Amino acid sequence: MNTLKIAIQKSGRLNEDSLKLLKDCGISIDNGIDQLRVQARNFPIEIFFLRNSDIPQYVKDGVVDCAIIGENLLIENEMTLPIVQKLGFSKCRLSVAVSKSSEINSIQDFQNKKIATSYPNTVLNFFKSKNINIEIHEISGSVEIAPSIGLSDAIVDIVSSGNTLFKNNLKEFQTILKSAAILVSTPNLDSEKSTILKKLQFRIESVLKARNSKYILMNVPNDKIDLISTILPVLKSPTVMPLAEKGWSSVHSVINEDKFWDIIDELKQAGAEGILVVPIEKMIL
Ligand SMILES: Nc1ncnc2c1ncn2[C@@H]1O[C@H](COP(=O)(O)OP(=O)(O)OP(=O)(O)O)[C@@H](O)[C@H]1O
Ligand SMILES: O=P(O)(O)OC[C@H]1O[C@H](OP(=O)(O)OP(=O)(O)O)[C@H](O)[C@@H]1O
Ligand SMILES: [Mg+2]
Repeated sequence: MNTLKIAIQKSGRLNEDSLKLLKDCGISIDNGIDQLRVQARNFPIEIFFLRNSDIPQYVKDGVVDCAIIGENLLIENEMTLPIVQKLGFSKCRLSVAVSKSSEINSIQDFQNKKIATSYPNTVLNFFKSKNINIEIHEISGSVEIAPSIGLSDAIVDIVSSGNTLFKNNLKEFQTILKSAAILVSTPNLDSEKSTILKKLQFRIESVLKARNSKYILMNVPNDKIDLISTILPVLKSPTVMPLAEKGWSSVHSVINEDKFWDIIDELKQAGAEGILVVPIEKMIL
């Protein structure tokens, strides 16, 4: 049978979450240390462990069929590969930052300034769109150190918690783009590989939906069931089962992680008691 080749980052920010996602999809991989290519034991997929920056070109050239990368990398490489799925992890932003004591206060102040970055195309396009001429100093890592050692007037780099900026006496000036991990593919997959990719996508969707949802159980006085039901954003309608104690029921439903605490507060106010919240492993709708 045909095998789908997927590239993931060998080491770095995306490696662990990408492997976890495949594992949560029920795909077993026995990857020994330094093994760069591994066939999954129970799914027709072969995993290639590559440098993040090399991955888009491998996908474009069809050396691999699909890959997990940060969306920012696709933008930097100006590639229009099909985005199969947004994966939700590795959320970050690409931002312009300047020294806390910098005299740069407006976008015009960047005129003819030197900017250190690992993402030269994105930076050039951003300042070009503002009609501002800048000089790029390209470095592949530890970008935040550049202003303090006199290499540049400002930087553009990935920001997540903001800790690295803070520790290097920098302040965020402006966000250029937001990014998260995505699954991309080559444009022309044969039908057998497309079928495998669809199967993988189906599994990923159920894993991601489950990660974002919680199963909730609570005890409710029977005269409050209708009110409680209006608070629960249910898949169909909540499951209601009678308790041994007369006049009470157990109500079960699924709620979205984002709205979690608001809904819990509303449920308590509406008379729900003994609320239990449990994780969901997979969610197939
Ligand atoms: N601090 C962060 N928080 C969240 N996501 C991040 C962070 N830093 C980077 N990323 C995301 O992870 C991707 C990989 O970043 P990482 O720094 O691990 O690799 P790299 O140094 O760019 O590449 P290589 O694998 O070629 O060494 C980035 O393109 C970005 O999308
Ligand atoms: O806002 P924060 O949470 O501090 O994250 C931002 C830092 O994370 C990334 O570097 P990484 O740690 O991946 O190191 P690298 O330079 O080796 O890629 C990025 O290049 C920033 O330096
Ligand atoms: Mg990095």
